Amino acid sequence: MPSSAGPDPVARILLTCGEPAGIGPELAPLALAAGVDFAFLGDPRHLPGSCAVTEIAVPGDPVPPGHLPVIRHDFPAPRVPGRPDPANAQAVIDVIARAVRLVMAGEAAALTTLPISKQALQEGAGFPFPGHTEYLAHLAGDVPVAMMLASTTVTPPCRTVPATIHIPLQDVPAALTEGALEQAIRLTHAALIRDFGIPAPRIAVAGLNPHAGEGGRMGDQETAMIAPLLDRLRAEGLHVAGPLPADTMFHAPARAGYDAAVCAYHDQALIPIKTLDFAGGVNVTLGLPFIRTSPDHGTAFDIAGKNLADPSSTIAALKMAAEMARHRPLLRCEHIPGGRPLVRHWSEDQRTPGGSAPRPSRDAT
Ligand SMILES: NC(=O)C1=CN([C@@H]2O[C@H](COP(=O)(O)OP(=O)(O)OC[C@H]3O[C@@H](n4cnc5c(N)ncnc54)[C@H](O)[C@@H]3O)[C@@H](O)[C@H]2O)C=CC1
Ligand SMILES: NCC(=O)COP(=O)(O)O
Repeated sequence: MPSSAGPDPVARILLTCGEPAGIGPELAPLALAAGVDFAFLGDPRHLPGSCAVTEIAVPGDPVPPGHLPVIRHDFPAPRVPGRPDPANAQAVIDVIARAVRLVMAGEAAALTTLPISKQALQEGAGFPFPGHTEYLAHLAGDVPVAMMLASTTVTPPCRTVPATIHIPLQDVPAALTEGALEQAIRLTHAALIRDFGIPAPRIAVAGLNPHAGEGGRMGDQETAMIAPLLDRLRAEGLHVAGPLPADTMFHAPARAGYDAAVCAYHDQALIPIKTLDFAGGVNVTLGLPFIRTSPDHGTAFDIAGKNLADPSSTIAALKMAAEMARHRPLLRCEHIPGGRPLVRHWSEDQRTPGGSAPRPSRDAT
């Protein structure tokens, strides 16, 4: 919780405002009650009038108990719930970039993003990315990333990673290359170890076609590409099962057999998790040099301004980011172009794998 006692500056999470016309500005004050220490980056004039706000200069600045810490980012237009204003589109994008700079400078422990409208950003500011995932990858130096959706309230957990993300369904077969699938599997494997504390991850890989191709009778991607890839990864020692028929791999007994499912395309991956745990689902970007989580839902324009927004997924995203931050080393200053020495250097080998690492103290300089 933010407190006047002065929280650990590195422990605070940065929450970006997302699309102001969506439910994001309503979710931030509701999430305060969950007790996760976060600061809101956005325009305080977009927040509900009932929200007690203290403006701060950097994420770690102290605020009175019960106040929402806000790093001010002025938007050109007011919030009109349900109606995104093209004049605000560039500011939504700028907030994300500003947050990444702060997190990469070690000023905050992690980034949690409130939803954006891809359409509003593309129409209002020519945003060239399909979503946060690809934009964050770009801001981090064009690093390879994957999108994981992770449940937090169901057992066995449901974690899914689409190997292709925001593309038309008709383009999926061509985009589902061996390289794309292998990258998604490797990023998932690394993240399960690093951020989910699973030392020997078990990954299930879905087929593309009905019945995983039925031996080549309903499509050949499974026999021609997916099965040979999985054989190669198994020979390396990875626990990968598949290619599995997607229709029968998400019920509870099936999920008990793996830690994450790598899927062929967006809806194959997102329908099971959003059906099982819409309120507790968290979107995590794998592969970034910093932690990024997000609620699993979108801008919900249909309920914006109506006091109907459920903060559960945002709270789950903030809690997951905080938990991951406890297990990760802080960013090293030398990785930050122009970064100033805010944090002590902290080498990977000092970290306790899958467990809590002692948090290094801040440099006085
Ligand atoms: N991370 C992000 O920035 C994401 C952005 N989006 C964007 O959001 C926009 C709208 O997407 P939709 O497909 O309509 O999905 P949506 O998740 O915004 O809404 C789907 C349905 O769920 C309801 N809903 C969503 N979140 C809720 C909450 N917290 N409490 C209560 N009800 C909730 C909505 O009212 C709506 O009926 C699109 O532009 C999409 O690109 C979608 C998903 C993630
Ligand atoms: N359907 C999930 C989604 O749209 C999340 O996208 P991103 O903005 O987190 O890349």
